[in-house]
Amino acid sequence: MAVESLATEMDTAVRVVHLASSLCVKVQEKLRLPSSTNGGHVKSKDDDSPVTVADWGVQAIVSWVLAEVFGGENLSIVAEEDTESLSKAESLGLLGAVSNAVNEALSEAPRYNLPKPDKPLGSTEILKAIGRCSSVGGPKGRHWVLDPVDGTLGFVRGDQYAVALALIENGKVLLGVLGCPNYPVKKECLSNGCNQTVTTKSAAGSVLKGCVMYAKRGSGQAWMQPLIAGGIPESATLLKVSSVDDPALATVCEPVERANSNHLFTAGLANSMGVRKQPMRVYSMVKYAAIARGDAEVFMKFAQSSYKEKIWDHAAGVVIVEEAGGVVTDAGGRNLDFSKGVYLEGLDRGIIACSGQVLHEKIIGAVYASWESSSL
Ligand SMILES: Nc1ncnc2c1ncn2[C@@H]1O[C@H](COP(=O)(O)OS(=O)(=O)O)[C@@H](OP(=O)(O)O)[C@H]1O
Ligand SMILES: [Mg+2]
Ligand SMILES: [Mg+2]
Ligand SMILES: [Mg+2]
Repeated sequence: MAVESLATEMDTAVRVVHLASSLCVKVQEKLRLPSSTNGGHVKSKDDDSPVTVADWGVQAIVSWVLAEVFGGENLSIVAEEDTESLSKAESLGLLGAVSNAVNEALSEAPRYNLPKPDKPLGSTEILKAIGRCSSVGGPKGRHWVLDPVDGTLGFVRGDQYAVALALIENGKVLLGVLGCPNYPVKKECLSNGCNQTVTTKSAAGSVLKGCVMYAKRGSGQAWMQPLIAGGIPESATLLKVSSVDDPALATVCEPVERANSNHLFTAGLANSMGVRKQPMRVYSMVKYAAIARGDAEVFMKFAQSSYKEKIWDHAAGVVIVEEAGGVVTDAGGRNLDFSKGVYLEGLDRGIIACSGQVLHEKIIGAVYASWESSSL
């Protein structure tokens, strides 16, 4: 597949992630209201992880827009959410809140140069759009891969999260787009909890945070646009990974939750290779964004061995980091395999994203040296 022929795909993906990010910003603002007035925007899934109006709302608008632009018939979308709990009789209020958020966002679609429905979408159409994303991917053909809200825990806590959309063809990630609505201008504000106090203002008075990053496989370029209210900015800046290759100067980022990555093991690894700084703990694929933008040099995630990583948690971030000049592999040094369906099958222990080869080789070496003595 020639990269040049992806112009419509890339353009549509970037535009819809801008639109989806604007939906998220509005829902996250509502979540900060007292619980009696937020309309029950947060639910628990069977595994106790949260899901919100924004997760379903983003999945609905991305699915609806992709079907409008590329036709619904042969469209394959692999995405995180389903309609099971949203379709239950007791979820009418929740479905209404999703419907309001979706229709409010889609009414703005022309400002993003995207199609808009003739009339507001009804509940059935919204459930259909969400439900259409039940593809399981695989080694052949084209599959869009969507994490409507990655880092939902960060999202409900008023912190970092990302909207992640990628396109896979024959098992290879062709393009990736990451919407990071709370990504601060200053990297110091990325760490857990700091975001809520980001008050840096531009001369015009808007808060200096929020961006959309994107990259096409093989282009050797990754781009960043600021998130602006009600549309798409005209400019984009090139992203470049950090040139730091001395572990003593490197910043390592990792998931906030211990349940999602073994903090003790990664601390041991970092220590053994001479990292001095405290780890930067950040929710969501914003960790990939931080590597691509040069705000951190290493991202490591070592989940429990019983956990299988999903493709939507990594596809967009991997291509953006690689095109910005970085390296992403599993802990055995192999590329992540997006060809096996919903899961990153065959993943060797953990994920390691680095700004460059030098740090990457040191970490892989440290994993080999310390794995036997770890309890993973
Ligand atoms: N047990 C376990 N181990 C590892 N990973 C898990 C686990 N459970 C869930 N997930 C997936 O992790 C996604 C969030 O990853 P983060 O890096 O953002 O983690 S953290 O919230 O900062 O701790 C999260 O993505 P979202 O559900 O989109 O938020 C999950 O897909
Ligand atoms: Mg996720
Ligand atoms: Mg998610
Ligand atoms: Mg989730």
